[in-house]
Amino acid sequence: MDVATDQEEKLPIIDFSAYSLQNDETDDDELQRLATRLVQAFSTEGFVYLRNHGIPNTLISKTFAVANKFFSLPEEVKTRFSKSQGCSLYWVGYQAEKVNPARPADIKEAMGVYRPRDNEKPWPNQEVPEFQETFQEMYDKCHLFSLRVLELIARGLQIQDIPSFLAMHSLIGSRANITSLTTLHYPPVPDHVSEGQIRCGEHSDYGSITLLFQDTHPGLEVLNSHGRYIPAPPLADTVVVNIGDLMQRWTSDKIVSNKHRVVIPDTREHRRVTRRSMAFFVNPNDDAVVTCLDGSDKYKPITAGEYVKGKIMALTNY
Ligand SMILES: O=C(O)CCC(=O)C(=O)O
Ligand SMILES: [Fe+2]
Repeated sequence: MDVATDQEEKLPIIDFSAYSLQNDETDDDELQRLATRLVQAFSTEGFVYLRNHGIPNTLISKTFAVANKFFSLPEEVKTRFSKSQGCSLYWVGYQAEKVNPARPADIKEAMGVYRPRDNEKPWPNQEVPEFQETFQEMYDKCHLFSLRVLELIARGLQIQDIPSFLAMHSLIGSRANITSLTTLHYPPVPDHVSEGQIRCGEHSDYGSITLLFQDTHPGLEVLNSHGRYIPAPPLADTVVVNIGDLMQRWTSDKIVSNKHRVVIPDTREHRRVTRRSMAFFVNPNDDAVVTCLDGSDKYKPITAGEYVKGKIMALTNY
């Protein structure tokens, strides 16, 4: 598939000030307009950039910096936090997963936090001071922001019972919900890579919605409604929000979960540097039964935990 160069093919940028986290006084008409605009964009491209989201830039930078310190730790320390250890965070080593099974392993390392306040297992606070505190703060902001986006999606779709829809996300941050704040670390691209190997293979996200923060380095591409991969470069002061597979199914394909990937940059300058991104993967509670919201039987009811965990397990089983 060729990459579009057409200037027209850009992802929508929407001003979210009407429901920014900094905004306590909301106006109903403004919210309705924003909801309609969001759903329109999610129905076609499945991806939007939101400006004026209200998550402080200083917190975003701090979380990137803390994650960076974690990624710099020796392998034997990071291994203590690998998925199999059952911690409230998880580490996935360099080239240890492929999100597109048809490609070689992704040229990346990842670390995510599921339960920022669960202290049953240790945190890397000794090795990285402020680790848990920073991830708690960022997780909380992403959590609050996601609920605002979900509420507007429900409004824009004219869902009758919005409180029940939101309640299906009520356990974010606990053992009964697998929403995660995941940091991605793409080290400099080695001189020799396998044929077809890229930084992150083509995939769609699995759950409800994803918030994505990028550093300043390009590489993300999104399959647009014309069937072409278009660049989704980092834009200062924005967050990218996209729809996941489960949300598409829930809405009987009214809003769409589009494929995306992270390619190897064209220029040597960009290949030589580490690229960082951070995703908040929002999922409904594990036991939430996802049934088509329009009352149709297009898809059979399925529990969110069964659906999403099945996809996550498949990632490293190769
Ligand atoms: O790094 C990025 O910009 C995107 C990563 C991504 O799509 C994912 O981890 O699901
Ligand atoms: Fe993704």
